[in-house]
Amino acid sequence: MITVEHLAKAVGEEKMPVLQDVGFQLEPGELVAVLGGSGSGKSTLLRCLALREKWDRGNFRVDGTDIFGNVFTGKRKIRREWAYLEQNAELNPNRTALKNVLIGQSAQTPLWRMVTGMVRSDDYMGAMDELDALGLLDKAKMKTSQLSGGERQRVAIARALTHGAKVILADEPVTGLDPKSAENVMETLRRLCKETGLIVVTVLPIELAERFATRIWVLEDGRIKHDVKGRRLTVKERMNL
Ligand SMILES: Nc1ncnc2c1ncn2[C@@H]1O[C@H](COP(=O)(O)OP(=O)(O)OP(=O)(O)O)[C@@H](O)[C@H]1O
Repeated sequence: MITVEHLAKAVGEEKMPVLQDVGFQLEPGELVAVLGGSGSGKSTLLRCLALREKWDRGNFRVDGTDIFGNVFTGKRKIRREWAYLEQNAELNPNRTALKNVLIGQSAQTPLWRMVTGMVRSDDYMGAMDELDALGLLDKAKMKTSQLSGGERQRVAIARALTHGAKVILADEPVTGLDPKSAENVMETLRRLCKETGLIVVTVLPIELAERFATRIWVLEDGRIKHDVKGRRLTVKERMNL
């Protein structure tokens, strides 16, 4: 269970408020789509949750751990167990899909492994399992530069899962993908949430949000204006989108 209370963030010299009194609880298996007009604070919210931005104010608890109360264990928990996926997955184009999954991101991988590229056999099997689950087994030995955008995004998801991600924060993970690939990525995330209890919070276009999300947040002026579960948005709720 994730609990956020009174999250606030202001930016720039004039301290312009970008997030104001944001609060919510999240349960395992939820797939949350974050919607809102340009500048409403969607990316900032994801970056704050990933601890890539400092919070000005707010409480943050994950599975009973007070993230800011336990300076060391709290932040480490987020860095180890949460993955932040940017729009264009940060993969090494010259390495195979499998190597990208195994080596992981610097926050999750010991330095010696990044330098030597050495892996344990159970890690290898784990990575192959994740690639298989994401329909990428036949692409495991291909360089990621040869994969499509949707396949690369799924490699990034496989990498996050192999490294134990319980929460994936994804900023526009399907932007730029063709409709079939976008559906494919979303179907994969939806299935993982249902089967494994993974939590996903992601910025999505409204059409995909209404098809795949279990919950929709509409942000306006840095606040969650609407928090909708298990149904489409009403005309009023989608008014400023
Ligand atoms: N570091 C920063 N310095 C100055 N302004 C910032 C900074 N970070 C965000 N902002 C401003 O905060 C507001 C919210 O930004 P954010 O990127 O979170 O919005 P968004 O909803 O993701 O927008 P978009 O849909 O256009 O990507 C914007 O007006 C943006 O210009």
